[in-house]
Amino acid sequence: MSKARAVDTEALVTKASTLIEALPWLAQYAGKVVVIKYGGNAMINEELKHAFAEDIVFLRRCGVRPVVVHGGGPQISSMLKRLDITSEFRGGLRVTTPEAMDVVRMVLVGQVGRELVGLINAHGPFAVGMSGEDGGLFTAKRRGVEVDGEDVDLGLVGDVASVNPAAVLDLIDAGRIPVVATVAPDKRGDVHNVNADTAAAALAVALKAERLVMLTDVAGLYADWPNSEEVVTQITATELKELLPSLESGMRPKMEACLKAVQGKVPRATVIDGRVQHSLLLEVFTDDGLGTMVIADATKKEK
Ligand SMILES: Nc1ncnc2c1ncn2[C@@H]1O[C@H](COP(=O)(O)OP(=O)(O)O)[C@@H](O)[C@H]1O
Ligand SMILES: CC(=O)N[C@@H](CCC(=O)OP(=O)(O)O)C(=O)O
Repeated sequence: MSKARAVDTEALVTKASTLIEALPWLAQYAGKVVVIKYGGNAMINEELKHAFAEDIVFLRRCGVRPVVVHGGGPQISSMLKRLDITSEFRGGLRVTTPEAMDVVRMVLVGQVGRELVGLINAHGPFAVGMSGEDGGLFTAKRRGVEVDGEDVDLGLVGDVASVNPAAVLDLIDAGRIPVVATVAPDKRGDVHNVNADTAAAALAVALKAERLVMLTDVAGLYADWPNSEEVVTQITATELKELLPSLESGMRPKMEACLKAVQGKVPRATVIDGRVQHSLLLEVFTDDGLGTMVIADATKKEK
């Protein structure tokens, strides 16, 4: 025999109101492509990685079409160290020798991508891993970077020259969740290391995504980094363009990518704190805006 427990009506109503808060967002995002960039720095522990996989599957179950683009910078660095290969960052990008490139490809495609696919597929046969090499997804174009007014050569580092989203669209149409590693061949077939933020933005534009959400290890763009943790909550494309040259380390390619996404007609590009469990769900399905949102000029958003 089952007996009724004392009912905490207030707690139940709070639970229900959280679900109801999602209603307009569900209507807005159902059927839409949302590109989620999962930074290597946000893959801090098993609990967070499991929560991320749950969020992705939750989005999919709600009718959203999530596409995951993952990084793996710290994971690459630790493998390079184990193999005694030196590497340095310039302007937020890794100087990549041919020897380092083999490691970048091995870690992103064979390690980080595999793990995320496994975590998502614990919930059902959704995720399919791929890289910029698969189905001609990305073509890379070698790029350097300007540091203190000087052009710096980065070796086998690429920008995205072109995107062919057909393979990703095929997967989405079949109800799958593409999990993309960002190595890509140039025109000659030489594989390049593409920063994951840069690739995520290019893919979001090509897929005409409704949102680009980037999970990282800070609460957003700090207005006065590293002196204060005050987060810029909203910034327009023009404001960001002015700010970009002053940004440092990993935040520079990240905000550059957000700008490119918004200039490419993605309505919102947001950087959120991947260290907070379920921050992705909170960002998409609740009224509380998290992190930093980049918007086109003259479009003030509620969230
Ligand atoms: N203005 C800023 N606001 C926040 N973080 C910044 C800023 N400038 C530089 N950073 C650095 O950028 C890092 C995030 O970029 P990155 O390490 O590439 O992360 P991810 O692996 O998520 O792509 C932060 O951990 C911080 O150290
Ligand atoms: C050119 C370049 O810097 N490529 C990055 C690719 C991985 C990446 O972007 O990872 P996160 O998103 O975790 O930083 C790298 O080698 O670290």
